[in-house]
Amino acid sequence: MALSMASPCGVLSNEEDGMAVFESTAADVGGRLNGVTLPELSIISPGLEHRPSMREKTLVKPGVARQGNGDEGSTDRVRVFLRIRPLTEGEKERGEEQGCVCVQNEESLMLKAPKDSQNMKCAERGVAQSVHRFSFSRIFGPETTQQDFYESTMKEMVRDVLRGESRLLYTYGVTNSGKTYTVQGVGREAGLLPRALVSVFRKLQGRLYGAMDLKPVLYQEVRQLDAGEVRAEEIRRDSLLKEEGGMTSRMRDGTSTWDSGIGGLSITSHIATQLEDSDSVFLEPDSLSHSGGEDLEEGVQFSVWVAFYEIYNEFLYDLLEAPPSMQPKKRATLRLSDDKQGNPYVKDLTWVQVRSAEEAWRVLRAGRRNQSFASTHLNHNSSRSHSIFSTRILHVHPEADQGQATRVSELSVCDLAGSERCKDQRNGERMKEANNINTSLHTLGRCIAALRHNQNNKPRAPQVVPFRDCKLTRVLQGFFCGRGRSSMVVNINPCASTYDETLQALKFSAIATQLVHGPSTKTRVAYILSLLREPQPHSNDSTLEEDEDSDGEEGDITMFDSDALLRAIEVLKREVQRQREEKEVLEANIREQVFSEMMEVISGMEKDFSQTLETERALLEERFEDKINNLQKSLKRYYNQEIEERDEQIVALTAAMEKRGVALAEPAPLPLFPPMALGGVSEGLAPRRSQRLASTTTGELSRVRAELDQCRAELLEKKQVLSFCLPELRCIQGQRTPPEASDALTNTANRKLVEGQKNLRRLRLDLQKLGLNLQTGERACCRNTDGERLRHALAAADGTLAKQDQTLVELQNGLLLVKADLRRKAECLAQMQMPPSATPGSCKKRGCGAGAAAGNTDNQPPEKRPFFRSFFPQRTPSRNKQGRREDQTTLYSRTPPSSPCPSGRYRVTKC
Ligand SMILES: Nc1ncnc2c1ncn2[C@@H]1O[C@H](COP(=O)(O)OP(=O)(O)OP(=O)(O)O)[C@@H](O)[C@H]1O
Repeated sequence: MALSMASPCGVLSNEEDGMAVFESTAADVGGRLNGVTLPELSIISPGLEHRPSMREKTLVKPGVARQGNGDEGSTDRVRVFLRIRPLTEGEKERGEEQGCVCVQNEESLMLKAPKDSQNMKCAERGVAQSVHRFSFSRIFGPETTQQDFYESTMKEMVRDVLRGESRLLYTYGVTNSGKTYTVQGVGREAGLLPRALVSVFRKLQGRLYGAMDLKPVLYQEVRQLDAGEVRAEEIRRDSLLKEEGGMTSRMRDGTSTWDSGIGGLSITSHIATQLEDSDSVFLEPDSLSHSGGEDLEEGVQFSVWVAFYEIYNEFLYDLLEAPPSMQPKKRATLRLSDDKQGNPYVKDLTWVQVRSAEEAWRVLRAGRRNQSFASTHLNHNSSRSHSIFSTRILHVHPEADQGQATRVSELSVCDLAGSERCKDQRNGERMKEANNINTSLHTLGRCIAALRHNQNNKPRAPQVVPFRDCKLTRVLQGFFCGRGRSSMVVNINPCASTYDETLQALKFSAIATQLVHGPSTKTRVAYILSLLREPQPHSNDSTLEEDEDSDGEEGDITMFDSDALLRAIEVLKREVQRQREEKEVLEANIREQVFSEMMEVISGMEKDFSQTLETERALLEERFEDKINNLQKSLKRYYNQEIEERDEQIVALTAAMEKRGVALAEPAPLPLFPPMALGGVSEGLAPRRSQRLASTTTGELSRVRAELDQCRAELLEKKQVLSFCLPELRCIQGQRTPPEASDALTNTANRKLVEGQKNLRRLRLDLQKLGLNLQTGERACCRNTDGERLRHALAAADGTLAKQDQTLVELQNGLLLVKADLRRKAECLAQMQMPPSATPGSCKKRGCGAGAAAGNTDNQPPEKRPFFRSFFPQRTPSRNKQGRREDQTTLYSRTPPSSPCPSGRYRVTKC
């Protein structure tokens, strides 16, 4: 039971053997099967006949463009032929014959995926079909001869070209599938091109235009050459043919190789040998017997010009530019230009006039020597470029005005390079070539798909045909846009190993079979007729009737009367206007689409950028936070360590001071930074910079600290002395009221005492300040930030100490005065207490005699001794050998400021 399920991209049906078959159908790119997206580009249904639109029906009358084989119903379709090459013995031995290509009938082909193919793997996963059916205009099996193939494909095209039409035949297929074999042939098996050339010249026998003064230029125009240009053309042709002939004879000797000048490709002698084999075009005697020139227009002569160029890595190269031996290593590239009507043409392309098939073949061979071939893993002689051989035929009316009566028709044969998997290429250059080949073939596919879309959806949502996306499609554009017709030959090989590529090629070609030709130049008459037939608001019915009856499609435009032509012009104007508006709408739509797409892309990019920025910012923040934390930690650790070291040093110094400083007996200088106190810096190792810096400041500090301690001790002592003195003085004051004469002295002593007390208070305050300064200095030292500040602090501390020293000196002076005063008072008291009879020597009990006054302390009671001694605890004057008074100094005494003693009698010792 036939189970057929229409899908957007194909038809599934059950074959006799119950296997699901995927019939390729016309569908857009990325069609879906059972909800699964299939990778097909666009494919066709053989069962779906093309339904011509109303417009097509009106434009072309049945039979106008009918071509070859009488295949009714498909006359306007682009013809796509399939040719299957036979397997070689080597391929058979490698097990390439797995029956994956089955010809069902003349038009239908079935592909069954071999077990190791990618397609089979996809089928097993349920995302693709393993069996595909394709249909073509005609399928040619491996047994087809070159002659048969020519008869069925190109013969018709040659006839059309001689009638004034333009035709293109291009071969498409994977590499090593027989494209070049089909176009050029090998040895006695001449291909389509030599056969076509022979056919052309046979038909043109006796009708050739002998002069060389008309030359094809631009897209399809003719230029009249002057005598000089004609001469130049002749020289060029002769040298090309001569060089080619010479090359051929050298080739017969066998060993030459030469560089093609591109990418180091070498054309090796085996290719030359191959060309040698096809030196002559071998044609069966009767193959073109019935192709006479009876179809040719009366009175017209023909001039045949040929050109040969290739598209290699997206560059155009003239293969006839110069004879191979004269070529520079690096060939010049050709440019593509547009003529005034916007038709693309190859600028500065070499066109050579040929007068026979033999000459044309020799030109072809000369060009072939420049072509880019290389050995690949699949084909030892693989075409690495798309090559195009163009034959332009000038239809010359000798009697008419030159230029006006000359028409140009063209037959182009394009041997496309084979599509292939880039990953199979191990050589970088081959990979690049494969990439370019695949890209241009893909663009060709897109153009064909867009054309088909526009033909099927006219005029709702037309697509832009991307002809401009690559050189190949630009060169071939005219043949797809109504200025000619194209036929496609799909070559496949039945090897199982290239099944997946073959499947893709067939899918691509399947789209082309759906294409409909646009109105050709020849059908202009029919087109005008169809325009006149369209219901016109002010049309003349009788004229229309007349036109409809007339079979004018094949006639000349002069068959119309002027009214009809004027009406046609009106219609054409309206048509132009309509098309212009259509194009404007299309352009606006495209602009809008492009704009919105661009905006989407830009906003997407913006979003991406902002996200990236955000992420980067967060990352940077995190990184820098980490760095700051690390820095903080290490600084904290460093300063803690430093503080600990300082503390240790202070403790050590304090201990050392306690041990040594108190004794006051010429202590040995303390080691300021014993090795162990320097944060564990071991002996022999240089101290750190901070430690060196600290050592200087700490030395200073220690000195200041020591001096401070010394001052403190002195002050303490003096305080004790004072506290000891004061009650005694008060007691003395309370016991006796001194005589009037002594009041002044007592008052002076009191005042001095008060001053001394004041001085003491000031001293205490100064000490506090000094302590603060020291702390500041220590802190500054610990932070290790500002040595200058520390020096200032130390200088300030020095100043304070100097002041204190001065105060001390004053205090001492004051005390000495008090002492002297007290002594006088004591004498006074003694005198007052002594009875008039008493002698000065009897005052022993009190110890206030003259001896005491003389300072003999030995006679004083023991408890009084500290009182007097305490005034000069470390400065007991002694006499030197000369009897001069000398002050004893201690190590810790400081030099007071050099101010004179207030009294002038006492001097503080300087050390
Ligand atoms: N119909 C055929 N009959 C016999 N031999 C064939 C046929 N088609 C191709 N061959 C042979 O197959 C080989 C490959 O063919 P060819 O070089 O034409 O492939 P190609 O498609 O042009 O490859 P490429 O794209 O790599 O240039 C050649 O040796 C050719 O002679």
